[in-house]
Amino acid sequence: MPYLVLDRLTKRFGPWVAVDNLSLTVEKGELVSLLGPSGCGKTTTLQMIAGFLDPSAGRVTLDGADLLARKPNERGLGIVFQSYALFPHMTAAENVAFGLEMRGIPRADRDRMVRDALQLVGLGAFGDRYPRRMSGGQQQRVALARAMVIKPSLLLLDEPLSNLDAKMREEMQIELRRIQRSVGTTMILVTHDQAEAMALSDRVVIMNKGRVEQVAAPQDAYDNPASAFVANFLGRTNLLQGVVRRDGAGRRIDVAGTAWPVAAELPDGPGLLTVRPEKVRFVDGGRRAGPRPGAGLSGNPMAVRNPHGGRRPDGDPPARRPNPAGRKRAGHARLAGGGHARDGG
Ligand SMILES: Nc1ncnc2c1ncn2[C@@H]1O[C@H](COP(=O)(O)OP(=O)(O)OP(=O)(O)O)[C@@H](O)[C@H]1O
Repeated sequence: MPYLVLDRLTKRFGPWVAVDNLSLTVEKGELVSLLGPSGCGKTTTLQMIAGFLDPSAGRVTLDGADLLARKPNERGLGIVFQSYALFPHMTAAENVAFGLEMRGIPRADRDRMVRDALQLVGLGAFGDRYPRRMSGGQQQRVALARAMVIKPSLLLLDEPLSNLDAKMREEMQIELRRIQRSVGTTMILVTHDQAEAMALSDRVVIMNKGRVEQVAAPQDAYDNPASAFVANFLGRTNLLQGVVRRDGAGRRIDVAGTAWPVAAELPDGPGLLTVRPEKVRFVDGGRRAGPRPGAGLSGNPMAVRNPHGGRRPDGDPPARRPNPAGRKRAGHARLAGGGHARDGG
C-alpha cells in the first residue's frame, strides 16, 4: 500500500480552481517534488497536506490513516519554509529543542536529540550560535534540524533553498539528498526550479494550472515528456508538428516528409515531435559536419503528443533510434537546425 495518498484533491478559492483533482501516491522513503511554474498550485497542495488549508474536495491518507481528520499539530509532519523562521533570541540548539519542549520530552533526551539533529545537518559545533551570526545556508540547516528532530512521518519542504545564493543552494541540495538517504524520511519538496527537482527527486510531479501533467522519474520525464508543456518546461526542445499514422513499419509521425517511429499507443492525427537540441548532430551528404564522426541526427529522446487528443499513455517509450538512411537523415537535421533549433549542432 502506498504511504501517502492524495486522492482527487481539489482546492477552490471562490470560482478559482487552484488545485484540480490532484491524485498522487508516494512510497515510504521517497523524495517527490512538486514542480511547476508560479501559481500552478504547488504550495496550495502542500498546505492541504499540512492542514493549513482545507481541501474543497478529495482525501489525504498517510500510512492508511485519514490525515484530514487531524489538526495540523496532530499530523506528525515536519515543515521547512523558504524563510527559515527561526526564533532570533534563541540559539541554534534552543531553536531545535523548541518543538521537543512543546511535546514534553524530558531534558536529557531532548539534549541528545538536539545534538544528533544538529550533527545530522553538519552543525554539530554551532549549537550555541544565534541565527544572526549564521549564514543563510546555516540558518536553513537549523530549520531542517528543527523539522527533523521530531522524527516526522513526512517532511514537507516549501521552496526551502530559494533564499540561498547559487553556490549555497547547490551545497544544500547535496546535503538534503544525503540526509534524506541516510534517515529515509519521506519528503515532498515544492520547487519551481527544474534543475533542483531533477537533482534531488526520486520522482517529479509536473503541475500546470492546478493539474498534474506528468508524474515520473526525472530522467524519464525529460526523455519521454507526456505533453508539450512538460517537454518545454524541462529544458529546451524543438516541437515539430506532424501527423501520426500507421504504415508498413509500424506507427510513425510524419514531419515534413520524413516518418519517425513513435509509441504504438499514440492515436492517429496531428502530433508533436520533440527533439532535444543536444541530440541533434548535423551531417552534410553523409560526410561529417558535426562533432562526432559518422553521426547523423543521433540520439533521440523524443516524445509525441497529439495536441488535439489525450496524452501519450504510459508504456512503450518512443522509438529510440529513428534511422532514415543517408541523405534523408541529413535532410532532417537541416530541418530541425534551420527551422527550429535554438541550440542545435
Ligand atoms: N488564499 C487565496 N485566495 C485566492 N487565491 C489563492 C489563494 N492562495 C492561492 N491562490 C491562487 O491559487 C493559485 C495557486 O497558488 P499557489 O500558491 O499554490 O501556487 P504555487 O504553484 O505555489 O506558486 P509559487 O511558485 O509562485 O509559490 C494561484 O493562482 C494563486 O493566486
